Amino acid sequence: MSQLIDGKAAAARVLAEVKAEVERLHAQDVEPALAVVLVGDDPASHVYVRNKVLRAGEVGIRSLEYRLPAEASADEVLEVVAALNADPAVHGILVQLPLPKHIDEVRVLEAIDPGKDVDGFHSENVGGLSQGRNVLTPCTPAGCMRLLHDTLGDLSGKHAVVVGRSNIVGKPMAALLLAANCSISVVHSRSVEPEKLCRLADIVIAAVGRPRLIDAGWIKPGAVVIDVGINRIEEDGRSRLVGDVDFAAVQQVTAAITPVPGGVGPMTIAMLMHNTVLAARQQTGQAIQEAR
Ligand SMILES: Nc1nc(=O)c2c([nH]1)NC[C@@H]1CN(c3ccc(C(=O)N[C@@H](CCC(=O)O)C(=O)O)cc3)C=[N+]21
Ligand SMILES: [Mg+2]
Repeated sequence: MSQLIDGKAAAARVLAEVKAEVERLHAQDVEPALAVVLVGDDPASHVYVRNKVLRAGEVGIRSLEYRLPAEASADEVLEVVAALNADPAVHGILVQLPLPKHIDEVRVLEAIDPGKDVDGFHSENVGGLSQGRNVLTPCTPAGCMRLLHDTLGDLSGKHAVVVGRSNIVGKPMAALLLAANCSISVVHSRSVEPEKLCRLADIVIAAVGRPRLIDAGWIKPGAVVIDVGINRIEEDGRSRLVGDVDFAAVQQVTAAITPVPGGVGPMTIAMLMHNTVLAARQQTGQAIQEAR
């Protein structure tokens, strides 16, 4: 029988570590603080931001929300970022994506102080990740790595296939798996027979945003599958969340698999809190005790 990887439970363990670390920082008169910038009125973004603010409160991280209207100019967003960069009481800055189409996302992300870039999206952190430097790492891939280490222990020598090549998941995921001594393949929309490549994998990371794209034919029996996809679909007359993996079919052949919801999603938020504490420690000269 396939093991169900419980992302909520794993996230609770990470959050407990983060909470203990926040208490140590409070005792040293450091109050870790996360600023979340939300532009426009995308309902999904509002839900995500609300969840981030709630989790922050639970672990004692102070959170600040900056809401700008959908018509805000790039310069207005950049002004908010500049003020947060300059504020020593703010340790982490997250600009919720996607931004309205008229705003250049890269320009905004590059304006964030790399030391406060708790998403790990600034080119300095992206470069540092590929060089194996100890930098702030994107939350979703970092959460996937935690789940993999919890499930498999050492990943050395495993063949990992990443399905999808986005800047926020696929590419940093491949870099982290390589750093953990995996052999990696990245499968994408131009891959020839992606299912055949995927079937070679000991570890599959699905991050394409296509509901139930990956069925049992893509999976080697005994593989571990991490499903990053969060797709809202209409089915049987109601709205539901499904991953990029056809869970019912694929769990018949896997050694372990994450559900959606309750898998990678909660880990993403937990790793955001983890990054905020790392950033606060770095900015206040507190030594880093564990780097994982
Ligand atoms: N700058 C930036 N950083 C992000 O990290 C970022 C972003 N922008 N934009 C949107 C995506 C999406 N994202 C999620 C985080 C948690 C869940 C999550 O907790 N999901 C739960 C519940 C999902 C639900 O019920 O809607 C679950 O999977 O169990 C989902 C999605 C972070 N993102
Ligand atoms: Mg999930």
